[in-house]
Amino acid sequence: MTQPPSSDLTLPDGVRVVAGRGGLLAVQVDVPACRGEVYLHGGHVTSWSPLGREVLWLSRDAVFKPGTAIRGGVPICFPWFAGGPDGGLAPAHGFARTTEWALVGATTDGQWVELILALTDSEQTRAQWPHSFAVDYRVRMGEDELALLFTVTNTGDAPFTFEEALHSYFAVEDIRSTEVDGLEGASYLDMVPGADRGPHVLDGPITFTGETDRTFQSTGATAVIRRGPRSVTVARDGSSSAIVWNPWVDKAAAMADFGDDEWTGMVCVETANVKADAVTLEPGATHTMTAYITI
Ligand SMILES: O=P(O)(O)OC[C@H]1O[C@H](O)[C@H](O)[C@@H](O)[C@@H]1O
Repeated sequence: MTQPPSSDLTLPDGVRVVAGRGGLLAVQVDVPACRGEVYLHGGHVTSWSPLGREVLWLSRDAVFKPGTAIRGGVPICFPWFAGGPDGGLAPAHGFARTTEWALVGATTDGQWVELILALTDSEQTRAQWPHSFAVDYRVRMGEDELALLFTVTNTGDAPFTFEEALHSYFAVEDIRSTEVDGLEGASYLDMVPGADRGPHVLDGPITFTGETDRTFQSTGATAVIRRGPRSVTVARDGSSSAIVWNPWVDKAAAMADFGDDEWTGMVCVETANVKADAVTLEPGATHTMTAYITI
Protein backbone atom coordinates (compact mmCIF):
# COMPACT_ATOMS: atom_id res chain seq x y z
CA MET A 1 0.00 0.00 0.00
CA THR A 2 1.12 3.56 -0.63
CA GLN A 3 2.19 5.88 2.16
CA PRO A 4 -0.58 7.61 4.12
CA PRO A 5 -0.58 11.42 4.01
CA SER A 6 1.49 13.12 6.65
CA SER A 7 -0.10 12.54 10.03
CA ASP A 8 -0.05 16.23 10.96
CA LEU A 9 -2.64 16.97 8.27
CA THR A 10 -6.02 17.54 9.91
CA LEU A 11 -8.91 16.47 7.74
CA PRO A 12 -12.19 18.39 8.05
CA ASP A 13 -15.50 16.67 8.72
CA GLY A 14 -16.71 14.88 5.62
CA VAL A 15 -13.19 14.11 4.31
CA ARG A 16 -11.37 10.87 5.08
CA VAL A 17 -8.54 8.82 3.65
CA VAL A 18 -9.30 5.14 3.15
CA ALA A 19 -7.70 2.12 1.54
CA GLY A 20 -9.66 2.13 -1.70
CA ARG A 21 -9.75 -0.35 -4.55
CA GLY A 22 -6.62 -2.43 -4.91
CA GLY A 23 -5.52 -1.13 -1.49
CA LEU A 24 -4.64 2.25 -3.04
CA LEU A 25 -5.23 5.29 -0.85
CA ALA A 26 -8.33 7.27 -1.70
CA VAL A 27 -9.58 10.57 -0.32
CA GLN A 28 -13.33 10.35 0.07
CA VAL A 29 -15.55 13.40 0.35
CA ASP A 30 -19.05 13.13 1.76
CA VAL A 31 -20.66 16.49 2.52
CA PRO A 32 -24.26 17.68 1.99
CA ALA A 33 -23.36 19.28 -1.37
CA CYS A 34 -21.68 16.29 -2.95
CA ARG A 35 -19.74 13.10 -2.64
CA GLY A 36 -16.46 12.55 -4.39
CA GLU A 37 -13.30 10.52 -4.48
CA VAL A 38 -9.68 11.22 -5.39
CA TYR A 39 -6.99 8.53 -5.54
CA LEU A 40 -3.49 9.58 -4.52
CA HIS A 41 -2.36 7.13 -7.21
CA GLY A 42 -2.19 9.47 -10.20
CA GLY A 43 -3.81 12.36 -8.27
CA HIS A 44 -6.87 10.90 -9.93
CA VAL A 45 -10.42 12.18 -9.38
CA THR A 46 -12.65 9.11 -9.84
CA SER A 47 -16.00 10.52 -8.70
CA TRP A 48 -17.93 13.74 -8.33
CA SER A 49 -21.52 13.18 -7.42
CA PRO A 50 -23.41 16.38 -6.58
CA LEU A 51 -26.87 15.71 -5.16
CA GLY A 52 -26.50 11.99 -5.71
CA ARG A 53 -25.92 12.09 -9.46
CA GLU A 54 -22.54 10.99 -10.77
CA VAL A 55 -21.12 13.32 -13.42
CA LEU A 56 -17.91 11.44 -14.26
CA TRP A 57 -17.59 8.09 -16.01
CA LEU A 58 -15.46 5.27 -14.65
CA SER A 59 -15.06 1.97 -16.47
CA ARG A 60 -16.34 -1.12 -14.69
CA ASP A 61 -13.08 -2.74 -15.88
CA ALA A 62 -10.80 0.02 -14.53
CA VAL A 63 -7.63 -1.37 -12.96
CA PHE A 64 -6.46 -0.06 -9.59
CA LYS A 65 -2.85 -0.99 -9.16
CA PRO A 66 0.55 0.69 -9.03
CA GLY A 67 2.01 1.38 -12.46
CA THR A 68 -1.38 1.38 -14.21
CA ALA A 69 -3.57 4.37 -15.08
CA ILE A 70 -7.19 4.28 -13.92
CA ARG A 71 -9.68 4.20 -16.84
CA GLY A 72 -12.19 6.99 -16.31
CA GLY A 73 -12.59 9.93 -13.94
CA VAL A 74 -9.91 12.56 -14.53
CA PRO A 75 -6.49 11.14 -15.38
CA ILE A 76 -3.71 13.74 -15.32
CA CYS A 77 -1.53 13.82 -18.43
CA PHE A 78 1.82 15.47 -17.60
CA PRO A 79 4.53 16.35 -18.58
CA TRP A 80 3.51 15.16 -22.02
CA PHE A 81 0.33 14.09 -23.80
CA ALA A 82 0.05 10.84 -25.79
CA GLY A 83 3.62 10.25 -27.02
CA GLY A 84 4.62 13.92 -26.64
CA PRO A 85 4.73 16.71 -29.25
CA ASP A 86 6.94 14.65 -31.58
CA GLY A 87 5.60 11.23 -30.57
CA GLY A 88 7.70 8.38 -29.22
CA LEU A 89 7.74 9.27 -25.50
CA ALA A 90 6.69 6.62 -22.98
CA PRO A 91 4.67 6.05 -20.92
CA ALA A 92 1.73 7.39 -22.95
CA HIS A 93 0.41 10.65 -21.44
CA GLY A 94 3.45 11.05 -19.14
CA PHE A 95 4.18 9.69 -15.68
CA ALA A 96 1.83 11.81 -13.52
CA ARG A 97 -1.16 9.47 -13.85
CA THR A 98 0.81 6.47 -12.59
CA THR A 99 2.80 8.23 -9.86
CA GLU A 100 1.77 8.56 -6.20
CA TRP A 101 0.75 12.11 -5.25
CA ALA A 102 0.77 13.57 -1.75
CA LEU A 103 -2.30 15.00 -0.04
CA VAL A 104 -1.03 18.26 1.48
CA GLY A 105 -4.23 20.09 2.35
CA ALA A 106 -7.96 19.65 2.82
CA THR A 107 -10.40 22.38 3.78
CA THR A 108 -14.13 22.97 3.68
CA ASP A 109 -16.41 25.92 4.24
CA GLY A 110 -19.41 23.65 4.67
CA GLN A 111 -20.37 23.99 1.00
CA TRP A 112 -17.11 23.44 -0.83
CA VAL A 113 -14.37 20.95 -0.15
CA GLU A 114 -10.89 21.75 -1.44
CA LEU A 115 -8.24 19.03 -1.57
CA ILE A 116 -4.65 20.03 -2.35
CA LEU A 117 -2.42 17.40 -3.92
CA ALA A 118 1.26 17.78 -4.72
CA LEU A 119 3.77 16.13 -6.99
CA THR A 120 7.44 17.09 -7.18
CA ASP A 121 10.32 15.67 -9.13
CA SER A 122 12.13 12.64 -7.75
CA GLU A 123 14.91 10.40 -8.90
CA GLN A 124 12.26 8.34 -10.69
CA THR A 125 10.69 11.31 -12.54
CA ARG A 126 14.07 12.82 -13.43
CA ALA A 127 15.07 9.52 -15.02
CA GLN A 128 12.12 10.02 -17.41
CA TRP A 129 12.14 13.81 -17.67
CA PRO A 130 15.27 15.60 -16.47
CA HIS A 131 13.64 18.63 -14.86
CA SER A 132 12.89 19.97 -11.38
CA PHE A 133 9.24 20.88 -10.93
CA ALA A 134 6.46 21.22 -8.40
CA VAL A 135 2.78 20.66 -9.20
CA ASP A 136 0.07 21.99 -6.91
CA TYR A 137 -3.28 20.43 -7.85
CA ARG A 138 -6.42 21.79 -6.21
CA VAL A 139 -9.62 19.83 -6.50
CA ARG A 140 -12.61 21.90 -5.38
CA MET A 141 -15.95 20.17 -5.32
CA GLY A 142 -19.34 21.54 -4.44
CA GLU A 143 -22.97 21.31 -5.36
CA ASP A 144 -22.78 22.58 -8.92
CA GLU A 145 -19.10 22.87 -9.78
CA LEU A 146 -15.98 20.75 -9.82
CA ALA A 147 -12.99 23.08 -10.26
CA LEU A 148 -9.59 21.57 -11.03
CA LEU A 149 -6.65 23.97 -10.70
CA PHE A 150 -3.37 22.55 -11.99
CA THR A 151 -0.32 24.72 -11.25
CA VAL A 152 3.17 23.84 -12.46
CA THR A 153 6.26 25.64 -11.15
CA ASN A 154 9.75 25.33 -12.60
CA THR A 155 11.93 24.79 -9.52
CA GLY A 156 15.07 24.15 -11.54
CA ASP A 157 17.63 26.45 -13.11
CA ALA A 158 16.86 25.91 -16.79
CA PRO A 159 13.67 26.50 -18.81
CA PHE A 160 11.47 23.52 -19.70
CA THR A 161 8.51 22.86 -21.96
CA PHE A 162 5.65 20.55 -21.04
CA GLU A 163 2.26 19.35 -22.20
CA GLU A 164 -0.66 18.82 -19.82
CA ALA A 165 -4.23 17.56 -19.87
CA LEU A 166 -7.01 17.02 -17.36
CA HIS A 167 -8.38 14.06 -19.29
CA SER A 168 -11.95 14.18 -17.94
CA TYR A 169 -14.35 11.35 -18.79
CA PHE A 170 -18.05 12.28 -18.57
CA ALA A 171 -21.03 9.97 -18.25
CA VAL A 172 -23.58 10.40 -21.05
CA GLU A 173 -26.88 8.62 -21.64
CA ASP A 174 -25.94 7.58 -25.16
CA ILE A 175 -23.01 8.97 -27.15
CA ARG A 176 -25.04 8.54 -30.35
CA SER A 177 -27.44 11.25 -29.19
CA THR A 178 -24.86 13.40 -27.36
CA GLU A 179 -23.71 16.75 -28.75
CA VAL A 180 -20.73 18.87 -27.79
CA ASP A 181 -21.31 22.57 -28.49
CA GLY A 182 -19.11 25.63 -28.15
CA LEU A 183 -16.02 24.74 -30.14
CA GLU A 184 -17.50 25.83 -33.48
CA GLY A 185 -15.00 27.84 -35.53
CA ALA A 186 -12.01 26.32 -33.75
CA SER A 187 -9.21 24.56 -35.56
CA TYR A 188 -8.56 20.89 -34.83
CA LEU A 189 -6.42 17.93 -35.79
CA ASP A 190 -8.24 14.68 -36.47
CA MET A 191 -6.16 12.06 -34.64
CA VAL A 192 -8.21 9.01 -35.67
CA PRO A 193 -5.78 6.63 -37.39
CA GLY A 194 -6.14 6.86 -41.17
CA ALA A 195 -8.20 10.09 -41.10
CA ASP A 196 -7.16 13.30 -42.86
CA ARG A 197 -5.36 14.96 -39.94
CA GLY A 198 -6.07 18.52 -41.09
CA PRO A 199 -6.01 21.07 -39.54
CA HIS A 200 -9.78 21.35 -40.00
CA VAL A 201 -12.16 24.06 -38.83
CA LEU A 202 -15.19 22.85 -36.87
CA ASP A 203 -18.34 24.02 -38.64
CA GLY A 204 -21.03 22.99 -36.16
CA PRO A 205 -21.72 21.13 -32.92
CA ILE A 206 -19.86 17.82 -32.56
CA THR A 207 -22.03 14.75 -32.98
CA PHE A 208 -20.72 11.18 -32.75
CA THR A 209 -21.08 8.57 -35.49
CA GLY A 210 -17.78 6.71 -35.17
CA GLU A 211 -14.39 6.82 -33.43
CA THR A 212 -13.72 10.45 -32.56
CA ASP A 213 -10.34 11.85 -31.48
CA ARG A 214 -10.01 15.59 -32.09
CA THR A 215 -7.33 17.87 -30.73
CA PHE A 216 -8.54 21.47 -30.75
CA GLN A 217 -5.77 24.07 -30.73
CA SER A 218 -5.45 27.77 -29.93
CA THR A 219 -8.90 27.97 -28.36
CA GLY A 220 -10.06 28.69 -24.84
CA ALA A 221 -13.73 28.25 -25.77
CA THR A 222 -16.15 26.70 -23.30
CA ALA A 223 -17.65 23.35 -24.33
CA VAL A 224 -21.15 22.21 -23.40
CA ILE A 225 -21.92 18.49 -23.36
CA ARG A 226 -25.59 17.92 -24.12
CA ARG A 227 -25.87 14.39 -22.84
CA GLY A 228 -29.50 13.78 -21.94
CA PRO A 229 -31.70 15.70 -19.55
CA ARG A 230 -28.82 17.65 -18.02
CA SER A 231 -25.87 19.39 -19.67
CA VAL A 232 -22.33 19.62 -18.40
CA THR A 233 -20.23 22.69 -19.13
CA VAL A 234 -16.44 22.59 -19.32
CA ALA A 235 -14.99 26.11 -19.05
CA ARG A 236 -11.23 26.63 -19.09
CA ASP A 237 -8.60 29.09 -17.93
CA GLY A 238 -4.95 28.93 -18.99
CA SER A 239 -5.84 26.20 -21.48
CA SER A 240 -5.55 26.60 -25.25
CA SER A 241 -6.18 22.97 -26.25
CA ALA A 242 -9.20 20.72 -25.85
CA ILE A 243 -9.45 17.06 -26.81
CA VAL A 244 -12.75 15.37 -27.58
CA TRP A 245 -12.59 11.58 -27.60
CA ASN A 246 -14.81 8.52 -27.89
CA PRO A 247 -13.20 5.20 -28.90
CA TRP A 248 -16.35 3.67 -30.45
CA VAL A 249 -16.66 -0.10 -31.00
CA ASP A 250 -13.30 -1.47 -32.14
CA LYS A 251 -10.99 0.64 -30.01
CA ALA A 252 -13.14 -0.02 -26.91
CA ALA A 253 -12.93 -3.76 -27.60
CA ALA A 254 -9.15 -3.52 -27.94
CA MET A 255 -8.69 -1.93 -24.48
CA ALA A 256 -8.49 -4.47 -21.64
CA ASP A 257 -9.64 -1.94 -19.03
CA PHE A 258 -12.66 -0.70 -21.01
CA GLY A 259 -15.87 -2.77 -21.24
CA ASP A 260 -16.72 -3.69 -24.82
CA ASP A 261 -20.14 -2.00 -24.66
CA GLU A 262 -19.18 0.95 -22.46
CA TRP A 263 -18.30 3.34 -25.30
CA THR A 264 -21.98 4.31 -25.56
CA GLY A 265 -21.95 5.83 -22.06
CA MET A 266 -18.98 8.19 -22.09
CA VAL A 267 -17.24 11.10 -23.74
CA CYS A 268 -13.94 12.77 -22.93
CA VAL A 269 -13.75 16.56 -23.13
CA GLU A 270 -10.26 17.42 -21.95
CA THR A 271 -8.75 20.66 -20.68
CA ALA A 272 -5.24 20.82 -22.05
CA ASN A 273 -2.18 22.48 -23.50
CA VAL A 274 -0.68 20.15 -26.08
CA LYS A 275 1.35 20.22 -29.30
CA ALA A 276 1.74 23.86 -30.46
CA ASP A 277 0.06 24.97 -27.20
CA ALA A 278 2.72 23.32 -24.99
CA VAL A 279 3.87 25.60 -22.15
CA THR A 280 7.43 26.82 -21.59
CA LEU A 281 8.42 27.93 -18.09
CA GLU A 282 11.54 29.86 -17.16
CA PRO A 283 13.22 29.00 -13.83
CA GLY A 284 10.96 30.10 -10.97
CA ALA A 285 7.97 30.67 -13.26
CA THR A 286 4.51 29.21 -12.69
CA HIS A 287 1.58 28.32 -14.93
CA THR A 288 -1.98 27.46 -13.88
CA MET A 289 -4.51 25.63 -16.02
CA THR A 290 -8.03 25.35 -14.65
CA ALA A 291 -11.06 23.28 -15.65
CA TYR A 292 -14.43 24.49 -14.34
CA ILE A 293 -16.91 21.66 -14.71
CA THR A 294 -20.46 22.73 -13.94
CA ILE A 295 -23.88 21.15 -14.14
O1 LIG B 1 -5.56 4.73 -23.47
P1 LIG B 1 -4.99 6.05 -22.96
O2 LIG B 1 -3.49 6.09 -22.98
O3 LIG B 1 -5.55 6.37 -21.60
O4 LIG B 1 -5.48 7.16 -23.95
C1 LIG B 1 -6.84 7.36 -24.19
C2 LIG B 1 -7.04 8.46 -25.23
O5 LIG B 1 -6.54 9.67 -24.71
C3 LIG B 1 -6.73 10.85 -25.53
O6 LIG B 1 -8.07 11.20 -25.58
C4 LIG B 1 -6.17 10.63 -26.91
O7 LIG B 1 -6.54 11.71 -27.76
C5 LIG B 1 -6.62 9.31 -27.51
O8 LIG B 1 -5.91 9.09 -28.72
C6 LIG B 1 -6.35 8.16 -26.56
O9 LIG B 1 -6.79 6.96 -27.11
